[in-house]
Amino acid sequence: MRRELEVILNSTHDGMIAVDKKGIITLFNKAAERLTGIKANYALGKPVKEVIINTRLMYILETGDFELNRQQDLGNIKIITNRMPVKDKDGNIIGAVAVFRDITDVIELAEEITNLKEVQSLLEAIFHATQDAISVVDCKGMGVLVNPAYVKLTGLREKDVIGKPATVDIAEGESIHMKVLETKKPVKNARLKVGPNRKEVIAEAAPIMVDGELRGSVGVLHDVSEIIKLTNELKEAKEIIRKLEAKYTFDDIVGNNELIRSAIERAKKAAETPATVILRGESGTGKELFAHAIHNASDRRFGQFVRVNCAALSESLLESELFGYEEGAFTGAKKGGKKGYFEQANNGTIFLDEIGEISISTQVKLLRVLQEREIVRVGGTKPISINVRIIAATNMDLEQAVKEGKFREDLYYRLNVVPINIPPLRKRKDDIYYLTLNFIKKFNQEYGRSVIDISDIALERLRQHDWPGNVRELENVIGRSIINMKHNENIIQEKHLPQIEPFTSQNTPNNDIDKKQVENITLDEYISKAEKRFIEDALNKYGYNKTMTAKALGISIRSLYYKMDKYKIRK
Ligand SMILES: Nc1ncnc2c1ncn2[C@@H]1O[C@H](COP(=O)(O)OP(=O)(O)OP(=O)(O)O)[C@@H](O)[C@H]1O
Repeated sequence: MRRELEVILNSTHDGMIAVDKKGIITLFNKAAERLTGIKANYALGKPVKEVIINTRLMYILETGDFELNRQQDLGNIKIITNRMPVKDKDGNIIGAVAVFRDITDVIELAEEITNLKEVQSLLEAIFHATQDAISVVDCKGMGVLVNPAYVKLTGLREKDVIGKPATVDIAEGESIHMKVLETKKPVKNARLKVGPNRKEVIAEAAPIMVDGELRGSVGVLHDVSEIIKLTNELKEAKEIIRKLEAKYTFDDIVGNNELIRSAIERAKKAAETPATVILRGESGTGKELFAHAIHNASDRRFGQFVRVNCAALSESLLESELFGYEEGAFTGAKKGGKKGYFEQANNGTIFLDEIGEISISTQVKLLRVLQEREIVRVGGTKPISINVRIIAATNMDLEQAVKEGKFREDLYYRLNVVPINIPPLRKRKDDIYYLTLNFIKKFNQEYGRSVIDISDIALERLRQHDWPGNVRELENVIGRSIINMKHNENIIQEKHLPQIEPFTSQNTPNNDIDKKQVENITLDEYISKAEKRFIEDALNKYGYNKTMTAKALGISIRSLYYKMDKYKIRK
């Protein structure tokens, strides 16, 4: 039996040391040797306090107390020890025993678990607090986890997604989780619409790899609907500001072609004088840009720049807007009267766009301003002196209009002091590349893109086009091309260009008006819808050249402006 006990004592992992009542070591098993680094041969028969420093067995012998689960360091390891007295049948202490075990691994494990728990809580906090919507799917593409931001953004609840295929949240576009699972590669900047509210998002996803094995995919959705809304609002605000101030200078006029360079030189010279300038050129050639630049280079640059589109206002409205009116001048006139554009532009510049469109009666009044440098408000008699530089612009053949008696000859000569001809784009196709680069830069800023160039083939396509809408049309084409590009593409290719061919019978406006809607709208609404579409298509066809569009539609340019305003068609 003693032999068996010895085997047990030496095969256990627990270290065991026993002493007699004098503290002499009587048992020192193999595990005790291993844990303390002391040989049993050395220890046995010696007083325990000589063999092991700080032993508490002597204390146990003295007090007869038990000490259970005491943790302590033993060299580099951590042990847990139970110590107890050995008593004879009468209760006398005849020795003491210490049983101890190495718990270093257990403690390290416990620490690791604590650390892991901390990391997990940290990750959970981030997962719950982040504004970005996160969703996780397993390797089969089944939803396993979504955060509150995801629920808020998509309008889907956890139960709509967890355990369901990754495609369940997609309203428009492809599931990027599935793409990640197929390719094991991250996907970035995918534009999608998600959830029942079809929220516009930019999505990215990455594979979850554990030890080289695909375990699933984690996706993040960024809500861009707000950004899109704000961008549109910003665009509108910019448009309003553009109307209120002259923001362009000569540095903004792009062009190396001889014709445009000579126009710029002429305009620069004119800017130094107070002379009336008339800008002649087709729609979209940059007349307004020139008007701004002249104002900004003149000594009136700190005065107001007021732009008036003479074709966009009816005859009576144009007069009261230009010259202002006195109280009671007409029904609906404001109390106290109102200052007109000429008065607002005092000491600054007035830009009279589409001057060829004004009526003979307004021409007479304008002539008076040019001759006398004074205006009389509508309904008033008192002349008011004004100091305004006039820049006029037209697309019309004014000489012909004079011949036909539609434009007063004396006014023509008054306006035609410094005529500046701005060439159409088709006569300066060598500028297309520079203008394209300029618009790429502009749209990169507006859309947050990083497009760098246009391919030779695409540029050639642009060179072949006739550009009825001139630079404005080119600007639109570049803007639409960039919208057609994926986020990882940075060169405009032929495939990105929108349709710029002349119209064909296949895309004749109107034949694709949604028939389904007929049931839900009135005849008036249907006609308005059709009219809007028809005008938009014609404007597109002529690159937003209003004169050509109005002619093609068989309406006056004023009527075109009126309808564009009515249907909120961009100018
Ligand atoms: N040379 C140029 N360099 C850079 N941008 C230009 C140039 N010419 C025109 N643009 C741009 O083209 C667009 C149309 O120009 P603008 O409004 O000045 O033309 P416009 O001749 O006044 O047209 P409309 O007669 O239809 O009013 C603007 O966005 C303008 O910034």
